[in-house]
Amino acid sequence: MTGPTVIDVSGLTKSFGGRKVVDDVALQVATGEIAGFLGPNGSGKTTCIRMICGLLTPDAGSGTVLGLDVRRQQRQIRRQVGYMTQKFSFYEDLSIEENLAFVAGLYDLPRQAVRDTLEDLGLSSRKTQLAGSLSGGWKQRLALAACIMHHPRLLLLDEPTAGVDPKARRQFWDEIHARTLAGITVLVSTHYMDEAERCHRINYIAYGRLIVSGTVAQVIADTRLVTLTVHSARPGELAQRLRKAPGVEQVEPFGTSLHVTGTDQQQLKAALAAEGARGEPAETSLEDVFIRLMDQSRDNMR
Ligand SMILES: Nc1ncnc2c1ncn2[C@@H]1O[C@H](COP(=O)(O)OP(=O)(O)OP(=O)(O)O)[C@@H](O)[C@H]1O
Repeated sequence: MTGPTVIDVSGLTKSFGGRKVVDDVALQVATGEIAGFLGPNGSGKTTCIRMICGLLTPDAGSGTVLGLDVRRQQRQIRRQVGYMTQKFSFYEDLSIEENLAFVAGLYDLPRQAVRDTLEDLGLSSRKTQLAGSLSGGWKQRLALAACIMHHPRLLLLDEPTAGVDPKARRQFWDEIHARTLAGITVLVSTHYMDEAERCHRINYIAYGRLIVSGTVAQVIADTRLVTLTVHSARPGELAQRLRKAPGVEQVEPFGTSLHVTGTDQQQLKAALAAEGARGEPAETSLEDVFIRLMDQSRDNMR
């Protein structure tokens, strides 16, 4: 942790229709930190984010966000956070500037706030363009502009870069990192592994439960997975056989090679030797780790 805790919640629980979709989640995020929120579809990330930003009341649990009580001071929390929803909706037939002016009105912000935000996010030259005609990357920039115009100290970003091209994603992340230097704290959900690696810490949730938290390096090290790379003239067939071998947990093709993952290096080597193949040690990827965590938590739910 780098500073005072901006998000400090524990025991967060929420059910919909008798089904627990968030179960006893604790989360701590320090000032200026970018915390990644990862997990399979439907694992409860959005629901957690909504409880943290004061839009949803937890069934159980407590804590503070920006020093405000997550159960009793939801209105104040809402005014002090910037929340970028998964499907940010614009008025498509209004320009960038008109959309921002509308948001400024909601927050009682002066007209100057719109001009400053346009400038700040490099939107000034496009301010008259209709929101409906923007490309994915510019729409997302507009969404970010709308959520930071009131100068929140905490940004809650729910899959902000879904469907956006790599260059625009990179620009978005540069923007986010620049803001944290100014003391802004960020909680961001994503399904992209490269984005997880850009976070200071990651939190992985599955079936409503927080499974692991830590730096990317810690999370990878803690799972104690071993990965070997195998080159093969027929990687597809080898992969099929290796998947059935004892000690082999994952086999992923990467072009003409395979990444073979398990927890016991000797077992992995034996499985390869039985196929007349040899493996070179490789780094275990975050994706390998998440797939294992997902499989494990599914097994725990059975
Ligand atoms: N208002 C609601 N009423 C009923 N069920 C809901 C409601 N909101 C969410 N759910 C359910 O709760 C579960 C968790 O959903 P949530 O959107 O929090 O997951 P998520 O991790 O954000 O998923 P994704 O990665 O797909 O966005 C899902 O099964 C979803 O259908």
